Amino acid sequence: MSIQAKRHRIGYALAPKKVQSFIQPSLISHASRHNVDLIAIDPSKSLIEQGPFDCVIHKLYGPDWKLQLEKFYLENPKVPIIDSPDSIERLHNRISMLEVVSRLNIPKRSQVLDVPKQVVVLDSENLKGNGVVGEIGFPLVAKPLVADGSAKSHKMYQIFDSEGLKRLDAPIILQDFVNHGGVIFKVYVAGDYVQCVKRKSLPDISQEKLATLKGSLSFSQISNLTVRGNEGFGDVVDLEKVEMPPLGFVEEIARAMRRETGLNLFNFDVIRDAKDRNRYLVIDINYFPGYAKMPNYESVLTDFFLDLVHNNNSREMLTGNIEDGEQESYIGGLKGNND
Ligand SMILES: O=P(O)(O)O[C@@H]1[C@@H](OP(=O)(O)O)[C@H](OP(=O)(O)O)[C@H](O)[C@H](OP(=O)(O)O)[C@H]1OP(=O)(O)O
Ligand SMILES: Nc1ncnc2c1ncn2[C@@H]1O[C@H](COP(=O)(O)OP(=O)(O)O)[C@@H](O)[C@H]1O
Ligand SMILES: [Mg+2]
Ligand SMILES: [Mg+2]
Repeated sequence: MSIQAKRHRIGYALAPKKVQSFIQPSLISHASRHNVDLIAIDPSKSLIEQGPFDCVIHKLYGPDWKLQLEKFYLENPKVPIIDSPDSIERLHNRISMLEVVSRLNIPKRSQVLDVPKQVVVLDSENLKGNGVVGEIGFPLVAKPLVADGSAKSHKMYQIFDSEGLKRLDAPIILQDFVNHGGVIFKVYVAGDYVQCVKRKSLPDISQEKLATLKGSLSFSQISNLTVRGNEGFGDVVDLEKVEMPPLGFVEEIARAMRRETGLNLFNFDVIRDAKDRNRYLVIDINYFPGYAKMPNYESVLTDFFLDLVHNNNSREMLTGNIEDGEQESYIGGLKGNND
């Protein structure tokens, strides 16, 4: 008689585009070989009736979905929901997103962590003069305040002068454009796991170059473009020659961000100041990013699922910074310390 190993059911609720990119055959088969079954959740049907699940992962928004998760949690308080909608929501606004960084508690070391100077403009009238730019100065990057995953929320502008401000619509963030050698570092986090990769970015703008630039230039998801795709933005760097940030530093940031946000699945974009190689700036934090682009994503994510189902009692992992004595809960109560 053969003894069958217990199989673990991970329910996933994702938009069709995300299913296509994340639920690759290679992930399904790797997970399956490790007794993990990935089960599609139909958000238009009752979540409770689609179970049982050992864990639910999701990247869907809106009050209906939130209500489904709350009901599911009340019936299944022991099943981890990755992650809490309230914690995720904090990343949907580019001001509250970067406030996370200023709250991080990172041991002192030679590398310094910062965020670019930025202002939020809530009224388009204020974009008519350049008074709003204040000490940020030009060039700057204009980003939609909302970062909800829509194509619109990724549409950005490099602004070279006050003329360039006029085409913008509020609510928008004006952020210091920091020269960073044309490379960003994307740090992927999946529970305890941290991986940093290099991607190409916007090239530096010298003061001489700035004098020749007028108005603005729009761009979107520059790090996903092909090498030929960022023509018009200047030289392409040789990524292979670029030195990575110290891994220990990146891991400390990731750990601190997990504690601060209570999130398990996210990545963040870091740039290194071209004027000071010890100064790093976080410019973006994304919930449940495109993990399939990360080397070994199949084993990283499968290990994460196995950790979840095996260490269901691992309070540190799931509840981040919940204080002792507080009720353990995976949803609603799991908010990070953004009070
Ligand atoms: O689609 P992908 O694979 O490029 O992943 C996107 C991410 O790319 P990355 O893994 O960081 O290179 C992307 O990261 P960036 O914003 O490009 O830094 C976002 O996480 C995006 O999600 P959303 O549209 O902001 O909700 C992610 O898109 P979704 O598929 O989650 O919508
Ligand atoms: N403050 C900045 N200074 C220089 N480049 C920036 C800055 N902010 C963003 N970028 C560039 O713009 C890209 C998109 O900005 P980001 O905030 O990551 O938006 P998204 O959420 O669409 O990825 C970054 O990957 C980087 O190349
Ligand atoms: Mg980004
Ligand atoms: Mg983003």
